[in-house]
Amino acid sequence: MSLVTSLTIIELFLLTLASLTLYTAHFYFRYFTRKSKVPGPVPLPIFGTLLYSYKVGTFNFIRDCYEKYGPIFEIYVGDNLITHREIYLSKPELLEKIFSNSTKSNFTLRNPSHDGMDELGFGKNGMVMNSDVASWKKNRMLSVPLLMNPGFLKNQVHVTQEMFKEMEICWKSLYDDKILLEFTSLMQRFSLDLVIASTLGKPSFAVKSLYNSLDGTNKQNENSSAYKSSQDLIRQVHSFFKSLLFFEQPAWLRHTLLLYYNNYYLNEMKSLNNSIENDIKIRREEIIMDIKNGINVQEKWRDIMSLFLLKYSITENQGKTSQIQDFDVTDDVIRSNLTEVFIGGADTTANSLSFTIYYLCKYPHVKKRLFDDIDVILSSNTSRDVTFEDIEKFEYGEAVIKEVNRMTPVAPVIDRSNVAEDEIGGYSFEAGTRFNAFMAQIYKNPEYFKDPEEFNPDRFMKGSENVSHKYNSYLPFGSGLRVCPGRHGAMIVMKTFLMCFLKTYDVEFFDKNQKLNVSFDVGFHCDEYKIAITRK
Ligand code: HEM
Repeated sequence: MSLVTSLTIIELFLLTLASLTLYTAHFYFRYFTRKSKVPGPVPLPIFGTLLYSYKVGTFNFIRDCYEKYGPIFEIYVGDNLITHREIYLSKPELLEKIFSNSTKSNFTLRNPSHDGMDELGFGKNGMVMNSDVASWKKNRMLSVPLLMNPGFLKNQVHVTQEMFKEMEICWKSLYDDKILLEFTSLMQRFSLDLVIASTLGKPSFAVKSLYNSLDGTNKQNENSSAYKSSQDLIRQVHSFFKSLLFFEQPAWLRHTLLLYYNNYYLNEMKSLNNSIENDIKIRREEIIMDIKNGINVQEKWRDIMSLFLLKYSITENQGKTSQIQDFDVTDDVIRSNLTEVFIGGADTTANSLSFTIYYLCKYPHVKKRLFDDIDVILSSNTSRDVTFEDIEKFEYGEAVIKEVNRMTPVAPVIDRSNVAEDEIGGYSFEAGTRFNAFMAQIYKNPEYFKDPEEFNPDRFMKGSENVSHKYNSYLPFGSGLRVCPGRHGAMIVMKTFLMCFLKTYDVEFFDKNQKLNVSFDVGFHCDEYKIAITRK
């Protein structure tokens, strides 16, 4: 008979009570004797400071902590039974080390190593979640030149514009003069189509399938194998997004009570990996065939997958992987870097655009100025295609996007962790401490932005005195060694979208009292809202 079954209920109860008491004593002993006593609310065992945010919401709780404890404070986040502390930094001066560009910096990690990310296949691969510094550096070396490639960036104008035109066809088939749209979920689909096209160089039908469900516009496509495999891909990418949060849970929970979901997500991930690796093999063959036929492959293939193959994989010994500084650029490596773009690019772009259109409906004078600017840039010929040169001239459009990202940043906090003990703000922190740059708080601080609650895109126009010139005070794409490698592409895509949209359409709230509803997990998400658009 096992020890547990031979115990009476009272003995079991006493044993549990004793364990909890010991755990609590140990928890508070560690808490009160911790090395650097950063101010912050006293945590509870097991739950950390999680329960304090229950009523007000996580973001308001963090903001209240800033008000109460000042620019450096700590909270305890419960990874269920294991609590860890997170240090919030809310002054540009405190961010110098974590956003340092020095290769000797101790702040090269986003998060310390986590078994969930390892199980999902991201802990030692790619960039965003990679907690193996040597491997992360090599992956950055591979990906950054491609994401910054001028040909790729220029082509983003074309890809975005073509995608916009396809969406317009769906609109035309459904409505006549006034078009009603639930904008946020449309932008989620639009960004997914865009990110799949830019990464894999193939169509997906997330926007079209939305309209199919409304009126059957493209029903004939539904039976095609491209449509079906696109629907699978879209589902797998969605599961992948959800699994990123799910795999933050501790292994003991995922492998017991949540085992069904654990296996479901792993299977979906495996299917996504297989599908992308299959695409890589097919594309390699296509490119090799094009080279043999004397086709200019640099002109023809502009998506990131093809750029990877052309730069690192297809050599004179066609089909063999090349060596980059002792790093085998295998299909596995290419695939994990492509998936990064889904994580980094889809949700961020969708939310940023949803927030932008919200602010334009709310501030018609800003919208009017954008209409006028676009008219000047296109010399009143709004039926012609938008070019890369037009996008470069669209300074006010960029200022609007920047101001939107200051008012409601897609990345209100940016996380980092240290590989070795280091000091910040007079406190010493052991390796593996988690830090959050609290950018949303800095953006609303009058010390850095004059009249911070005022929506004023002019503050981002060249020469404006309104913009903060304080180093590290405005970082919508992060900074330092882990700065967003998709930042130029993202800005081009968003400006192109704005120009394509506003050159043809006027946009207003469906409900003129529409509030901006925002939810917060790792970033700010724009909740659903309806707009009405009319041809100008
Ligand atoms: C509005 C759009 C976007 C915003 C606001 C945004 C913002 C950010 C931020 C704040 C970070 C963290 C930077 C840091 O830790 O210092 C980041 C990282 C990253 N972003 Fe973006 N991003 C956007 C679009 C994109 C796009 C389109 C791509 C890909 C083409 C992308 C790929 C990545 C990757 C791979 C990382 C991780 C870099 C690393 O850890 O080394 N992002 N992004």
